[in-house]
Formats: sequence, C-alpha cells, structure tokens
Amino acid sequence: MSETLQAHDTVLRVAVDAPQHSGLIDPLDYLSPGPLPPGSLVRVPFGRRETLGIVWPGNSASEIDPASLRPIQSTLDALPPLSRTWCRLIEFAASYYQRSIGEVALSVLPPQLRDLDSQQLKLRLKRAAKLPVGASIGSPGEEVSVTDAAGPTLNPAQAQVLAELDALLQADVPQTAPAPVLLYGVTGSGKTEVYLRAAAHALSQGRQVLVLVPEINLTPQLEARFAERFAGRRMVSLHSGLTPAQRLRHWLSAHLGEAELVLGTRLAVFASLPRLGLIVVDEEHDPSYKQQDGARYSARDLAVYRAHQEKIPVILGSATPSLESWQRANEGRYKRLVLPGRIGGGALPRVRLFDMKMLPLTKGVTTALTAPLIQALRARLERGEQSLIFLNRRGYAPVLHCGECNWKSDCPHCSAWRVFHKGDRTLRCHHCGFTERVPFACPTCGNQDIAPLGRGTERLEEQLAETFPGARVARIDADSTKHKGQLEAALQAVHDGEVDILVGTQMITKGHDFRRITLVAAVNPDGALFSSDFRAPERLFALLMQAGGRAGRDAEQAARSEMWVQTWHPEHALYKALVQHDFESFAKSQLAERASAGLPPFAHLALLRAEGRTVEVAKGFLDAAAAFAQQLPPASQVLIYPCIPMSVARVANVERMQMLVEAASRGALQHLLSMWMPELHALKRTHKGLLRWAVDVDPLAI
Ligand SMILES: Nc1ncnc2c1ncn2[C@@H]1O[C@H](COP(=O)(O)OP(=O)(O)OP(=O)(O)O)[C@@H](O)[C@H]1O
Ligand SMILES: [Zn+2]
Repeated sequence: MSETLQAHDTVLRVAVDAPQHSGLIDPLDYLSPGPLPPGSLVRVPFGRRETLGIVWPGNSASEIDPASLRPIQSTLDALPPLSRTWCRLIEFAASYYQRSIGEVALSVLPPQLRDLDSQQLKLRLKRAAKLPVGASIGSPGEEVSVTDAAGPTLNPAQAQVLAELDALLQADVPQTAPAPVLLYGVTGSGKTEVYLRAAAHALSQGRQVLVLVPEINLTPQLEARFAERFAGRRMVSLHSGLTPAQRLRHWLSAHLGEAELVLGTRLAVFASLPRLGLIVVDEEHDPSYKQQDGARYSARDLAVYRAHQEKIPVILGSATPSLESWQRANEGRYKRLVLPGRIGGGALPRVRLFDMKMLPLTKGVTTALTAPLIQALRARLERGEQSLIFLNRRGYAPVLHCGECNWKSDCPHCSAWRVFHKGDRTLRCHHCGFTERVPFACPTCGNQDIAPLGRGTERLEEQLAETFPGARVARIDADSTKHKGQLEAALQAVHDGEVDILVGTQMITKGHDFRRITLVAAVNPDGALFSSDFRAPERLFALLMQAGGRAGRDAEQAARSEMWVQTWHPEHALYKALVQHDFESFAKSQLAERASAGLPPFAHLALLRAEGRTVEVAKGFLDAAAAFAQQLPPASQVLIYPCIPMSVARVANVERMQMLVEAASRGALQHLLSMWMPELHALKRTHKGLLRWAVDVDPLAI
C-alpha cells in the first residue's frame, strides 16, 4: 500500500488496544484505500508496532489532515465483520465502566486472534467450521433436522413458569424488549430444567443461546446436561480455562453462527453471536460475575443490557437473588417467576444452629468438631450417607503463633498473616504469594514450640480423619485442585459415592447436584456477620443457603437432611431467617437497612482506588482527585467520602487506599465520572510515586 494519499482514500475509525493511561478513549483514525464495513478486523501501525484493530462504526470527528494519517496495513477479510450490536455492547461497557473502547473491544476477543495473518485466519476458520460437536451436524448451510431429547415431565410449578415465560414473549410487541425474568427458585427446584426448555424454544427458532455460569468448575456439569438434551446441536464453552487455540476455535464457531449453544463464564457475555435469541444467567447473585481488574464489568448487568438492546429474553436464575435484582423485581422492572418447592416435593434440609457458647470453655482451643456434630457425622457414616463440611478458609491454619514472645507469622510485604500449609510445610501469603519453609523455631525468640492458631480446611480434614478412622475424607479447595483434572476427579468421586465426608471452601457449595449428601455443616461462618462491607450479610446468606442446598437433593433422603451452623451468635437475624429458609424476609430486612442507609440498590456507588509506595502518595492523589471533582457541575448531586485504606491495606509493599463516591441517581454518577476520569490521567502524572489508580463502578467488595 502506498504511503501517499490517493484520491479514493477513506478515513476509518479503528479501535486499537491503547493503554488506558494514554488517555486515548476513542478509536483512532486511519486511511484505507476504500471503505470497509464496520466491525472488520484490520492490522494497523500503532506507535512502532503493528497491532490488531477493529473498524469502528461512525465517522471520524477529528479535524486532522488526512494526509498525516497512517494507512491500515491489511484487512482480515476472511472473517465476517463483528455486528453493530456487538460494537454497541462494547461502547456501552466502555463508557459505563470508564475504559477505552479499544481496550474493552480487544481484551474480550480471543488473544490468538491478535497474532494471526489473513492466511492463518482462513485456516482456523475452516477448522472451526468443522468443529466436531454434537452427533448429527450437517455441513454449514445444509438443513438438518434435529430432535432434541424430551426431558422429564414438568412439575406444575415449572409448567406454570414456562407458560408465563411464553406469555411474556408472545405478549410483547416485537419492537420492544421483553422484561428481564428473575427466576427465583429454591435449590433443587428445577431451575436448570426451565433453562433447558427456554433454550429448546429459542433453538427451535434457529436462534443461538448464551448460558452464563459463575465459575469454570460449574461449566462441565451444566455442559453435560445441555449436551444430553441437545445431542444433535453444536455447543461450545468459553472460559479462561481453555487453551488459546480452543478459545479461538470456540469463539469463531459462535461468531460464524455455527455454535448454537454457548456456555461460559463472565467473559462469554461478550461473545459474538449473530443470531442470539436467549441469555441465561445462572446463580445471578454470584460475585464472580464481576470482573475485578481492567474493565471492572458485571457480566450479569451487561447480559441484561445486551438482551434489552437485542430485544431478546434474559433469564436471571437464583435461589438467593442479588438484592439489586430482587428490588428491580419488587419495582416491577423485572418479571419475577417463582419455583417454590423442590423437585419431588423433597423438603429443604432442616437448619440447626449450634450455639458455640454452650461448649465447656477450654483455654485457647475451640473445636470445630463439636460432640453433637461428631454424632451427626457418625450417624451418616453408619447409614452410608455423605456429609459435607464447609469452611471458607484454606490451608492448615491462618497463622502460626509463638506462645513465648507472641510472634505471629505475618507477611513482611503485606498487612496480612501468612497461612500455614502443613502439606508442604510452608508459610504462604495469600495476597502476594510470598512463601517460605516453616521455621523450626520462633524467628524472634527461638522458642521451638510454635503452634498453629485457628483452623483451615487442611487441618479440618486431618481432624476428621483422626476422629473417624476408616472413613473416606476428601478435601476440595484451591490447594487440592491446583492441577488440571484434580477437581473433576474429586467431584466425580463424590458423585460415585467414594467419599464419606467432603471438606471444602465455597468451591463445594455452588451448583453441584450431589445426590447422596444428607448433612451439610458450616463450622465457622460468623466472620462475615461483622464485616465492614455492607454486602457481607447478603453474601453469607446466599453462601449458606447454597451450601444447605447441597443436602437432600434426592427426595427420598430429604426428610433426614440437615444443615448445621456452628455459631457464637445464634440469635442473629441472618441465622433466624436461614432456619426458616426465608430469603424473602431476609431480603426485606436488608433492603430496609439499605434504604435507610442510602446504599445500593437505592444509591449508586463508584470506588476510586489508588496504589502507591507510601500511604501519603496514595492519599495525596485521592485528595487531589476529590478536590477536582468538587469543582465539577454534577458534584452537587454526588457525595465524595474521605479516602480510607483498603481492608488489606498493604499488598506486596504497595499501600492501597480507596475513596467512595455515592449518588442517588445513576445518571449523576455517570456524568461526574465521565468528566472526572480524563482529568485523573493528567493528575497521575503530577503525583510521582503513584503506581496505579482505577475506578470501580458498582463495586461489589467495599
Ligand atoms: N420435572 C422434573 N421431573 C423430574 N426431575 C426433574 C424435573 N426437573 C428437574 N428435575 C431433576 O431435579 C434435580 C434438580 O433440578 P435442577 O438441577 O434443575 O434444580 P436447580 O433449581 O437448578 O438446582 P440448584 O439451584 O441447586 O442448582 C435435577 O437432578 C433434575 O434433573
Ligand atoms: Zn504478602
């Protein structure tokens, strides 16, 4: 291509992955020998490198002399362009979460796409088209008649929900988007079956279906259920556990419209799906839907936006909906559909609160395995039933302690303890990763008698094995499932009945359809009751309901199923509601508290975070940012709080501060942010020593 300007040259806007801090928010202008459809992939010069870009819809607004623009280098024209609706989704996400369009657009494409030239891409496209999923797939374009498996006869509640869902879709004028559906159903009430039916409906109309799950480890089992139902259909998964080659192949298959079902984690909300007809968000309350770095987007919220924009139904499912979604349903903005009971009429497990204050006081040691719990576990062992023990803390003990001089295993780089891992005899910081061998003696006074304080899953597993010799005890947490295949194998062992007692972190509480568990025990859940994070009770309640939901999923055993909660605060309202399985009254009281405190969903929040080598630097930046914001017109409708250290203030020798911004209206907050952010890029340059800053819109953890 010639470097000189030709008469027929066109100026194109191209989104490239410009670093956020370069302040380049909009797509850049390039020259092209002719027009290209928006959404086309191109390779363009950027700085001194060449990079992947996306031709962006809209005309360039800049006044730059075209003669000074650089030409695009090549077009990846083998790939059909990304759609305008896809581009709009990206634009919305970028503007709402205050990032650049190019950064968001390029970061959600499969990474391998960046490195391919036109030839290589053609090859991959061919391979993607031949993706061997499903049994009776014809070649693309060829008519194939698929018969989806029938599935069980719906129970009356499911039938009612599906009828209402149908009515909702029929009733709407085709030009308007159906209201988002909040499918509220207790654990084991058959929500997944509703997803399957809704999916079957969309598929039968030739549409694609997107199903989001909170975590990778939940994809295989949902995939299995969808694969069984839709054996003749093409289905792909999209999550960060795929190899780069798989991720590209699956993405291409969705983009070409060949994959009819796409199952994935939060990043899949950005999948390119030309015939999208339904989005399902399973466990919509799950915090994993919020991305925690870069563009801090909520995949749940973007799914709702996307469905609205494409005028298609979205189903948000949960036994314990987020208070945001619950409130929207209260206001009639979401359509609430309810599955009130378990399949087969099975009861939810009886919840028993065990008051730890009843235990005889023994100095320093409180056991996790109280005598009544041991008895309950023994009864299960004798009947050949399974038990699940939930403790949200991995490792052997959260801290090592010297009784002589009071030394504790703190991390030299973080304001946190290092956790004792007995398996490999290390002290590990769960924040910065700093790891050392366990010392033989106290590093301060030389005392050889240093002891673990508190308890993690590793220690609980050990104690269980000691208490029940011969019982098969297994542990599932991030440590025991580090290697590929370990988690699947461990879960399979539980399903196959090869495990009597399963110990684990919240990894085991989610989604799994265990059939033989009749006892679930939460041995130390109190921590979250008194957290400074206003969402902690909501999260704890959801976690415990979900954990309890793993018990008695087989109606035969439901009557004998129990959930134990060992607590020092049995009188707490949260536990009272849990005993009644009463999400609704819990939600009501939480919402009342939120309303009177002016917290979400009745207010809108953003967090500005800053990291520096010293507290002064981080604070200096945030104070200056606040002073600037006060000058902006929307400031009168926005409350900016003084900055405070984050809950773990120092990580890897970096001091972390945060400042909360609150507004009664989303619009006012967005308005302020859009005027404020560009200034912060400039402000960073005048604050030497500031390492990073970031804004988190609708933050989850505070
Ligand atoms: N109509 C039905 N008839 C018979 N069995 C059913 C029916 N609907 C669902 N099931 C079965 O009941 C069990 C629980 O259903 P499902 O997993 O759909 O519930 P869920 O609400 O999604 O549960 P959770 O929220 O705990 O994940 C599953 O094994 C499912 O196959
Ligand atoms: Zn550390």
